[in-house]
Amino acid sequence: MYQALMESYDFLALTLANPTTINEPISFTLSNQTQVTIPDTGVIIFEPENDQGKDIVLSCAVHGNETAPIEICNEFISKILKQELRLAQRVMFLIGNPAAIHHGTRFVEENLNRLFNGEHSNSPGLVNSERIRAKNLELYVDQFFTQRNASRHRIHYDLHTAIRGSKHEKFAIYPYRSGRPYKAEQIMFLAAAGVKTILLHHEPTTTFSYFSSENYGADAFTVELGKVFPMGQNDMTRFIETKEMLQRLLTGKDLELEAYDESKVNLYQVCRVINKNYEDFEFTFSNDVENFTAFPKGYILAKEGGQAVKVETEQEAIVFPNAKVPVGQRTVMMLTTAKQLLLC
Ligand SMILES: O=C(O)CCC(=O)N[C@@H](CCC(=O)O)C(=O)O
Ligand SMILES: [Zn+2]
Repeated sequence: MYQALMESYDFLALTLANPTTINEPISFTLSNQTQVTIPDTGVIIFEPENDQGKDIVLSCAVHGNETAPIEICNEFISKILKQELRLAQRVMFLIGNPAAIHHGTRFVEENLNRLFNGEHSNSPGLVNSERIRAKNLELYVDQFFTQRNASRHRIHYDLHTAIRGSKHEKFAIYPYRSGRPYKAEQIMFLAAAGVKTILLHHEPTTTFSYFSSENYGADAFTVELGKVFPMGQNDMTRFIETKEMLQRLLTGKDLELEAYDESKVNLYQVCRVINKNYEDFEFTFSNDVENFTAFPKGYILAKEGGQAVKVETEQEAIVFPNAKVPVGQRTVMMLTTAKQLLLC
């Protein structure tokens, strides 16, 4: 397996050839003294001999059909293995759901990004590949962050693409902070990476980014990099800024961030999440209505169980509308404009 990787430099191919497990963990050192560890399928850790104090997790394919982030991560992994890119920080890449990549679907049995923060174990007796993977991914994140001092700067960018088109092509979800201030430097980093729209979540969730933020104090975000396309059909020129900023982060190059300026970003507050209560839930708007489309108070967004689901405040914008989710899960996130932020 080591030989195959160092001949092809293609970690994604290796992962897809072993979608559920690998025979045994792999560990080796590159000639530039970077330690490489592969403890499980889709998990690769790079530790340079000397680092500048950041522990960075970059995850992709938590949804198997969201391919652009997979291509971006695989390209970074390949460059590190070829020693074309010299790391200045510890980094762990996670290819979240290899089986779902094979299927070309968001998930195989259950949405992996609804199973973190312990949710994988909240239904005793219910076992499936996503529940096992969520538990294991939590373990790898825990080991990666806690192997070193808690005072180090912990970062987790969970990279996704969205099902429908968006008025703001790239955006990030800032997980619920429970009174902790938002980080101005992180918002400006994302803006420099082309992610100029930030959604502030209003409550704890079972997403991967919330897990890292809440349990390890990581600067963690779900980052949406555009619309979903099949593997190989992504226009990679749309990710130049994102890749440049991630590369600077990994290599310790000056980030050259601008001072915080609210006019440079679009800030939205998640005001509520509308869950599905009945099987017959359906939206009143079509599939080509973009994320961030706003609707006025009283507008009927959806119908279910003979009832209308209406916009409650003066104006609310939609993001991630999806009626094809199991009963009990989120069908859409509703947004208002964010008020003055508590920043640090
Ligand atoms: O486009 C869509 O409908 C879904 C895109 C996606 O996978 N979004 C994440 C957001 C996670 C978060 O709220 O932090 C998800 O739904 O898991
Ligand atoms: Zn996703």
